[in-house]
Amino acid sequence: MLRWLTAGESHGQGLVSILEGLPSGVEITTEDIADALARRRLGFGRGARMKFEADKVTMIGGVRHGLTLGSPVAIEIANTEWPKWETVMSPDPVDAEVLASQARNAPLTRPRPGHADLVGMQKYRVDEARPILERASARETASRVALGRVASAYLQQTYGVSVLSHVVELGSVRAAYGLMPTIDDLPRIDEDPLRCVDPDASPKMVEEVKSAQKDGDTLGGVVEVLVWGLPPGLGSHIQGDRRLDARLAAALMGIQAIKGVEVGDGFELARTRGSLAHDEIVLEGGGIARASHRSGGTEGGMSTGEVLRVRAAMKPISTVPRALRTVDTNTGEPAVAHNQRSDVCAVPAAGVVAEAMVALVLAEAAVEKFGADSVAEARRNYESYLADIAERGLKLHD
Ligand SMILES: Cc1cc2nc3c(=O)[nH]c(=O)nc-3n(C[C@H](O)[C@H](O)[C@H](O)COP(=O)(O)O)c2cc1C
Ligand SMILES: C=C(O[C@@H]1CC(C(=O)O)=C[C@@H](OP(=O)(O)O)[C@H]1O)C(=O)O
Repeated sequence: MLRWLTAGESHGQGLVSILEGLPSGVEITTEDIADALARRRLGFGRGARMKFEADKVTMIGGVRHGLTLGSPVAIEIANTEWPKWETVMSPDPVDAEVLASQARNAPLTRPRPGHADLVGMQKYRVDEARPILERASARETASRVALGRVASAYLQQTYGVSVLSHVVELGSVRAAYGLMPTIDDLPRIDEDPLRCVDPDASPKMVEEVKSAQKDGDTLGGVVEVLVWGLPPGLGSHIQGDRRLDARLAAALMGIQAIKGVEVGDGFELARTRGSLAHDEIVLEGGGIARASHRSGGTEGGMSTGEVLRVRAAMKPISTVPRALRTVDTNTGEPAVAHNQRSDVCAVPAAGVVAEAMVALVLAEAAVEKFGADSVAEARRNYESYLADIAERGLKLHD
């Protein structure tokens, strides 16, 4: 069993995350995690905070001399902005006069439509949005990316699995790309600020972000996560909550601002006749292959062994500079929503977070199937499973 948990507020001292259930022997370093976090900060359209704040990573437990121990992996990411917020976010009581003197502590009583502000104030019985937005903020996604990096290391080193995302839509711009990009087709985030596989669409996306920014507006988009090298049979058809597609959808929908998920051709399949909707089974490349890739690499809630393909749709950032109508909960009067510095568009970053969530779900499913005491044992189990499939005449193509 693999499980994970994150804690920490956006302007608190830092974020803490724990991943329990990985085998011993996964190679991982602080630098690997720092690099993954750096990828999340890139991408055109992010706000000022991404430029001046650094993610300071410390591995607190579960790793020794660059190898996991099989014990819970605990990672701390310090918020380097903390000194500015120490009083406002102090865990211990602060004198009311000191608090009142802090401009940063001004009560946020004009909740933003689209963020957690209003419903959080109703539910948690607080009179302003600060106690809500601090945890609703996508700052928390740094923790998920750190955990996802560890999960990816396990997948890569044990089974040769690679996970990568790209931006397929941003605002009204759509990327055109072939049926299935290979891992080498996808641009690295330091090569293309939008991580878009279509070199014609990428500059248009940049222009779209610039134009939204000029208009005091924000944007959303769609990211696609691709996974190469999966074995068949992760997940199961036997119960809804064990289905791999269901688990991937839940994990992606659990990312702040994600409002839709598609597996493979998703909604498009619903508009297609059956004769054109499925991936015919053919003999090719020394084994069983598929004539197309519409299913996105799952059938019956299990990985098929083909490339896994899932998409997530992100709504536009809800802190809209051209502020939206709201009600001031202090005066009861109509007002405009509070609006501080913010991202114009965080779609490429959401892609990096989506990779992390997909890696965590796949690692969880792999641990279930192949066991999790050591990498060597999991790999033996995996190899003997593949050998058995081959012996039974069901080998997949090379
Ligand atoms: C990587 C990332 C960065 C985000 N940055 C911002 C931001 O700067 N400002 C903002 O208002 N919302 C931002 N969001 C979106 C909010 O976190 C999200 O709108 C909020 O949680 C409410 O969305 P929900 O209804 O899906 O929970 C970001 C989301 C992600 C995934
Ligand atoms: C801090 C991060 O993202 C934040 C997510 C976020 C939100 O409302 O979700 C709002 C912004 O924070 P602030 O209001 O402090 O500028 C983003 O910068 C991050 O991704 O590390």
